[in-house]
Amino acid sequence: MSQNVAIQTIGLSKHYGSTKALQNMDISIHSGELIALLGENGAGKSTLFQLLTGLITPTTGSIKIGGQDLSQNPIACKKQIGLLFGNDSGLYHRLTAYENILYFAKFYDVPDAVARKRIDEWAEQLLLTSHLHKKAGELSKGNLQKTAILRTLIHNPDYLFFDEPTTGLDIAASLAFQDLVKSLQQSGKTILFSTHILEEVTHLTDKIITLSQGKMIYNGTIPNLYQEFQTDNLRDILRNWIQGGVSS
Ligand SMILES: Nc1ncnc2c1ncn2[C@@H]1O[C@H](COP(=O)(O)OP(=O)(O)OP(=O)(O)O)[C@@H](O)[C@H]1O
Repeated sequence: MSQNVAIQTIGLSKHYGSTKALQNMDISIHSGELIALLGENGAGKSTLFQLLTGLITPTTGSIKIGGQDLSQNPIACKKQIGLLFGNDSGLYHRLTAYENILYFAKFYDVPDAVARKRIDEWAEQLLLTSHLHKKAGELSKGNLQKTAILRTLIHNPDYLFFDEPTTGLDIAASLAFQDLVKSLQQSGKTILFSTHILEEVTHLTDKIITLSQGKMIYNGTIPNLYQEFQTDNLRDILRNWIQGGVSS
């Protein structure tokens, strides 16, 4: 594996009974890359995130994170990973937003003073400061999502996986999140995020991986895709892929 390959999968598949959620996926993501993961509902995006973060085990294939095999070194790999799930914040509703994030910081052995400094800085950036001391159960959906974003970042992981990160965020918070993602990439993080919002993709990156029906159908840059399809309408290309199906 080349030195700067940060995330690598070889022959990765996940089957649920007869459902082939992911099929034979070979992916190499280089250190410092910011990649958008696209695909229709049920394409396999969340399954890929769950596999890459060790939440579920593959049916076949292997995963390397930072050069280490995830199945052989799960603890070392997981310490370097941050995962945000779009539909389940996983926060404790009786604790405040602040307490929730601090709890995770302790879990990852982040010194208290460091954690507090990070929370203050990122909460301000994401416009969450005035809600930090509310119980998670009493937060709006968007503020819950912002809290989950901070929790994902609190141990300063090198590899970040965001599954539909701007779900529930208002326009200002979405833009603030996009700025945060860009600054994280500039600081050297490797980031894979899924979204159904194409403006978000083109604003953040020109690199995409597209899944359809559990298969990877494109891995490359948007300019190359435009050249291949002789159009610069990403929406049309994706719609045609989804409507046309994928040959097996
Ligand atoms: N725990 C599970 N048990 C059975 N089938 C599952 C399970 N998790 C996912 N699947 C199936 O695997 C396929 C891929 O689902 P996945 O959630 O990865 O899609 P997705 O691309 O994230 O979709 P969306 O955009 O709707 O979030 C779907 O057919 C789904 O029904």
